[in-house]
Amino acid sequence: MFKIGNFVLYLFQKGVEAEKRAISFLSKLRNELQTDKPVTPLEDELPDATLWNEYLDYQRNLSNGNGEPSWFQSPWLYIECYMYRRIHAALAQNPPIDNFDVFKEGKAQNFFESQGAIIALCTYFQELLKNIKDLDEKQLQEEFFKLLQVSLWGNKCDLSFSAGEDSSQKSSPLQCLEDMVPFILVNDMEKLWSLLINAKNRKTDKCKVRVDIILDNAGFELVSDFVLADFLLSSKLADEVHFHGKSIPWYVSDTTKNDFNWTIKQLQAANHMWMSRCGINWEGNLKKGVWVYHDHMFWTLPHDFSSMAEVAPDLYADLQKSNLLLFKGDLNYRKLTGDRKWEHTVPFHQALNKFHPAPLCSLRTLKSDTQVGLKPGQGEEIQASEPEWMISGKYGVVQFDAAL
Ligand SMILES: O=P(O)(O)OC[C@H]1O[C@](O)(CO)[C@@H](O)[C@@H]1O
Ligand SMILES: [Mn+2]
Repeated sequence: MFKIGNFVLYLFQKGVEAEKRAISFLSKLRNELQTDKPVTPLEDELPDATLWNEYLDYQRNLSNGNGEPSWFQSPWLYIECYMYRRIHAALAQNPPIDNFDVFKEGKAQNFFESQGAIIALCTYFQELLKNIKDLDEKQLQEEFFKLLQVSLWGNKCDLSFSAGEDSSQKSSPLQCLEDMVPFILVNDMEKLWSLLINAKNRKTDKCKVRVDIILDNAGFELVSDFVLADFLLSSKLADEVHFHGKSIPWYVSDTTKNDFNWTIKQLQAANHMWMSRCGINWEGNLKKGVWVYHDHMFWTLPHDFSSMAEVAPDLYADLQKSNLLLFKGDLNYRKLTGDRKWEHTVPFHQALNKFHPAPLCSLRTLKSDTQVGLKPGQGEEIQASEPEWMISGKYGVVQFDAAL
């Protein structure tokens, strides 16, 4: 008994020491950020450190003698990613808190506060499953559009955008879909439908239809992605869904493997029949191998996706096996388009800058100032009445690129 007590005390002290080290690392980081210090190379030995340091060299070369890359001067996308990577380093090198996710609590809270919306969505979906086999093509298409829009607007619920404040889904996610259609600035849902229905109708036993979802936020958005993924399988529009999450805590609310599994477990254990049914089915999908979870360090590097083929050829080759890639969220859109200040009318295909592993679609609410593929005058017209249109999260896109 005495020995166990000593051991617990020892662990407690180790924990306190590790916390102190992490806090001092984070204070140093805050000071560097607030005083616009030069970006420093990573000093940890995590597997991606070399790639980050090479990227810093690349930024140094870009600045072409005009001073060192620094917190206020360097591209926003790079610096924001770098900040999350430094936060990770504060914990990751610090056992016993090396696996601690500083954003876990916020993500769990978002999930619990969205409970009403999750119940509404799971209930709707389980009712739909009861007669999905009897739906004709037109009806299936309608349901697909609905669930796609729920997943699109689910992207409003992220925590980096709301600076960690409450951003849960409060209202029923299915109710006001029609009213929100005018806020979808690029609406390629029909193109997605054609791709999926053609693939289904052409399908042979040998060739499976695979859809990949490059996930964004945990909480309500993740549940909306699960429902969409389940619909794709249950309607036989797809045979396999592959999910891509983040391998380290990222942009506050992004989904890690822990969040992915935690969410399914929470649903299963919920005191609500349809929520729990969803959780049970989804764990079954993972066990059967018709749902597959992946993570890859590339998703948490600062590079935009046009460098994927060179920096992460294995990931690029894997994505090439897909029939359709669904990229969720704002950060993925910034990385798809290189986060450049494109003219709004530049075609999406051009902004992708040769990133075309497979047909792809972005489901994104606008939270940052990059938007391509609009009609002439469309952006200017909204700008005139709503100067915040690109950062308010009120507008969205379902933007498709057919690849090659
Ligand atoms: O979760 P999402 O949709 O990728 O949004 C994250 C966005 O929020 C911010 O972190 C802050 O606005 C952006 O940098 C980022 O693009
Ligand atoms: Mn996010």
